Amino acid sequence: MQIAREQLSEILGTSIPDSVTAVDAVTHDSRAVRAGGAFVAIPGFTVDGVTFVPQAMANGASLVIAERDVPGAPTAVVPDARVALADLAVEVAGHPSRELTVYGITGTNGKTTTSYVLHAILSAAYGAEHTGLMTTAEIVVGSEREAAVRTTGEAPQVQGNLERMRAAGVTHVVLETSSHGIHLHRVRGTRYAAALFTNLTRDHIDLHGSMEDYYLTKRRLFEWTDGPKLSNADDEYGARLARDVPGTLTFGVVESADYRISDARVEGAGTTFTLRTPEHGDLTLRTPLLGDYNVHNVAGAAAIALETGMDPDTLVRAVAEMAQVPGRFERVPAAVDRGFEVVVDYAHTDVGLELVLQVARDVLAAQDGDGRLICVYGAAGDRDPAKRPLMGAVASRLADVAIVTTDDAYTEDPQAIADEVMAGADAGDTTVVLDRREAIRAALAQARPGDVVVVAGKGHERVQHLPTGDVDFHDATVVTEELARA
Ligand SMILES: CC(=O)N[C@H]1[C@@H](OP(=O)(O)OP(=O)(O)OC[C@H]2O[C@@H](n3ccc(=O)[nH]c3=O)[C@H](O)[C@@H]2O)O[C@H](CO)[C@@H](O)[C@@H]1O[C@H](C)C(=O)N[C@@H](C)C(=O)N[C@H](CCC(=O)O)C(=O)O
Ligand SMILES: Nc1ncnc2c1ncn2[C@@H]1O[C@H](COP(=O)(O)OP(=O)(O)OP(=O)(O)O)[C@@H](O)[C@H]1O
Repeated sequence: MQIAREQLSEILGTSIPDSVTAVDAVTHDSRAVRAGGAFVAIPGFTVDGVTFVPQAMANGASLVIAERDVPGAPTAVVPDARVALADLAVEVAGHPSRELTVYGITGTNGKTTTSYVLHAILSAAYGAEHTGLMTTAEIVVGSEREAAVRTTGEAPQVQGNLERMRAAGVTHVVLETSSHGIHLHRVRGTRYAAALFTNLTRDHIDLHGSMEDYYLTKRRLFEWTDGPKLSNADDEYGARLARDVPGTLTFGVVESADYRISDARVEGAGTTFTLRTPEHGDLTLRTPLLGDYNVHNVAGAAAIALETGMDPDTLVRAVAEMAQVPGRFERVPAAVDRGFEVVVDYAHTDVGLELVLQVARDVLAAQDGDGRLICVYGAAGDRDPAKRPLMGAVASRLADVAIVTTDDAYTEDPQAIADEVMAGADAGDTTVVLDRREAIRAALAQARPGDVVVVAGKGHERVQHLPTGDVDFHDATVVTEELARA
């Protein structure tokens, strides 16, 4: 949408140089500027966006928006460039969220999974072509799916995707909303129809400074939302949120929860539990998802769907029939015919690995047989080397057979990373197979009926970063290919 000079001045609250008549696009990235668009120079964490003004001008920027005057460029000076970026992005996109029902999902863990569950429920109710999803893993517009770059993109991406959805006839959108997204104004100006909080644990303190600030940042989403608000009563901060923001309902196992979870159990190839609801009595929900935490994720998504008017029968059916969540304890269908399970999971820290292997152990325990746990994993390069031996120790403790392989090694030598992992592992049950495909092949070759194979580290990702360059690699696809070859 074209924004004329007077309107620009009003939106940005500042004067606009005489040479500018209108802009029809806005970006914070000089490389993405096109003729007639505005470039917002963000003082970044690493570099000042003003550095890129010459490139933006060379690409045809008609206006520069910055926190100080940039000599030689038509500049609008604003107090906060990120706020200006968001305000202008919303206008350029034509306020798409006003015509959409946007569900915001926030919290430290479980955002992506909860978003997928809710998206499945909304798709069952309103038709897949009328639903949209923006998550860490994917952006889904009706039947089109594409890989995501960020959990919550910068404002032009968020607004651009909402506008794309609106134009494609989407009516209901799930927007995974990170604390970075809120803090850095990436979702500013978005009208949220409903909001859900999963939990809050120590994370991103580098950005927020303290847990208190981290919490208050997440809470802002609830202050913006007029419609239904749901929070996890079993989480300390979730319970506080429900006290702090009037009208917030809760879900959880505690007796006082408005949507109360009980009787959760692993059953067949999934999990079953009872959800006591304020208006529809007790619902029995069966989900193909495994893991205790997924009971909360499904319960939260179900509660917010009911609060926004979902029919309970549609909800129960949608939850039972939903597809796997990409890279979150994702069970590869091709393995089921062989009588064993192969699970792909994004766990890439010792804590994450422990959690996923424990869920796999619970699955084996529920089978009550002599199935073994086989784990393929590795540690990333160029970051956090301290976790490497810890990952080795966790895998040796919980898996019966472990294969150390290459994750995203970036610039580091994969053998050197594997050696550090092996320093914590038990050499008796662990082998090293550096080539990731060969490691998966070796694990599948050993799998017998009743076993669970966990391929950890990369989840939904489709590229492996190696010192020799990036290669296409998607664990679930490679597992499927290797099963077909065997
Ligand atoms: C910590 C953080 O959020 N950083 C974000 C921040 O980076 P920055 O301030 O360092 O940017 P910078 O590199 O200094 O560049 C400054 C400006 O110059 C621009 N630039 C840069 C190069 C160029 O050639 N031309 C140009 O115009 C950049 O677009 C930017 O606007 O602004 C950039 C663009 O505006 C973001 O891409 C970048 O995300 C980085 C890559 C990132 O990794 N963010 C993660 C931590 C993040 O946001 N994660 C959350 C999920 C967290 C979770 O829940 O786990 C998410 O929502 O994805
Ligand atoms: N409700 C939950 N409580 C605690 N841990 C959870 C919960 N849901 C998922 N997890 C754990 O966190 C991991 C990531 O889950 P998910 O991707 O849904 O979370 P997220 O908040 O979206 O994180 P990210 O944005 O990094 O993907 C899961 O593999 C699981 O180990």
